[in-house]
Amino acid sequence: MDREQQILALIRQNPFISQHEMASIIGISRSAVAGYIAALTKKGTIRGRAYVTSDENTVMCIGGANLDSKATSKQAIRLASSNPVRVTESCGGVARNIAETLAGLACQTALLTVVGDDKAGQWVLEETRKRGVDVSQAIVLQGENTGTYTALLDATGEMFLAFANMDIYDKCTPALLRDKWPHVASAKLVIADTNLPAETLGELIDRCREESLPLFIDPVSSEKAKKLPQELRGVTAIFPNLEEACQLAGITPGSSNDYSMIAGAIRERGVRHVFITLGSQGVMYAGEEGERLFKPIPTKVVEVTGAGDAFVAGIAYGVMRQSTYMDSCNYGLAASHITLQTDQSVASELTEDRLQQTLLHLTKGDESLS
Ligand SMILES: Nc1ncnc2c1ncn2[C@@H]1O[C@H](COP(=O)(O)OP(=O)(O)OP(=O)(O)O)[C@@H](O)[C@H]1O
Ligand SMILES: O=c1[nH]cc([C@@H]2O[C@H](CO)[C@@H](O)[C@H]2O)c(=O)[nH]1
Repeated sequence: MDREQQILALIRQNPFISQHEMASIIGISRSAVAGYIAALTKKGTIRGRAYVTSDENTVMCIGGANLDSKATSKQAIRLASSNPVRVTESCGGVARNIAETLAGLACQTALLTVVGDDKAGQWVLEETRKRGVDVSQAIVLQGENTGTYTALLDATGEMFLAFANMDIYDKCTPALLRDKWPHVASAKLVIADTNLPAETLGELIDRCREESLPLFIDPVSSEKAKKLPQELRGVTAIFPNLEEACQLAGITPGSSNDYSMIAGAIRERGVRHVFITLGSQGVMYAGEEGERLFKPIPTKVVEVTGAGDAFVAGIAYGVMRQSTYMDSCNYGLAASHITLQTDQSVASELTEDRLQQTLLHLTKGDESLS
């Protein structure tokens, strides 16, 4: 059998097979496989990317799905003391929050994550499914505990301290990613968080680059952002806050407010679009479409948790609707604005209608948004 025949046989056997997998089975480079596929496509033997299935409008979110527990202090927090609080439990996890927000915005969304075989895991998956996310690829791991995030918020809704108990994500290995790759590769956009182990993030970035799959990364925290490889070619967009951005740029957090320089250093690692979220200062965009500081929408903040996740979902919503990255920024700002006005990490009010209405007010210059 010649090479073209070998490739056709592999595609017939597994219509989901990636170029990467074909390359390792046949023992040639991925780019050589791409060359044969291009030739077969030119001849009409392969009709476009006919081996991509009907998932092709899906956003695949990969990473954390946690049980969040948030305690909001009723008065100024006193250390080494018993503080009166109001406690709420909800579904969390950066990748899961983004997936749920996108489903609420009528985007076809799937979640690849791991949970434990405990009540929390069962509840988180069931709730996420009820809110419209395809969780059929999520894995329940026997004997493991579902990830938990426990936050103490001050009386103004700002985070004071949080605990992340997420050892389970060490089980999101490169082997698991390979196993699930057909489902990932058939998505239109992949969004990953850095709850994933370093090796899995590295492999995901390489594969997305090789297969020209758009990939967004949410760094989660400056500590977890350290897991990203130096080489970030293959990352389409990244969404650090200022502390995470400094970490990614290789400078000491707090040592500079030159957002353009910081974003430039991140871009040099190979990222095409950088969004530095700046809390009440808005967002800095720097990327292939230029540079711009976006002012935030004036907001009466109830609680900050999830504002960054909503921003990423807003950008994904815009990009899935073919907007430019700069134009999508307004969707991100509006999604954060709506989320910040609720005590929920994923605002149930964040529907497509509400997002569009908020933007309409914004473009009319209406400052009295609610
Ligand atoms: N006080 C505020 N007023 C108006 N907009 C805000 C405020 N705080 C946050 N935002 C909006 O939300 C976006 C994301 O918030 P932030 O920069 O706090 O992200 P983050 O630190 O990644 O959030 P998290 O990790 O808590 O989800 C900001 O870019 C901004 O548009
Ligand atoms: O290390 C982590 N900390 C916090 C989160 C999640 O962030 C969300 C808020 O942005 C919250 O839901 C929490 O579970 C995570 O996934 N990993």
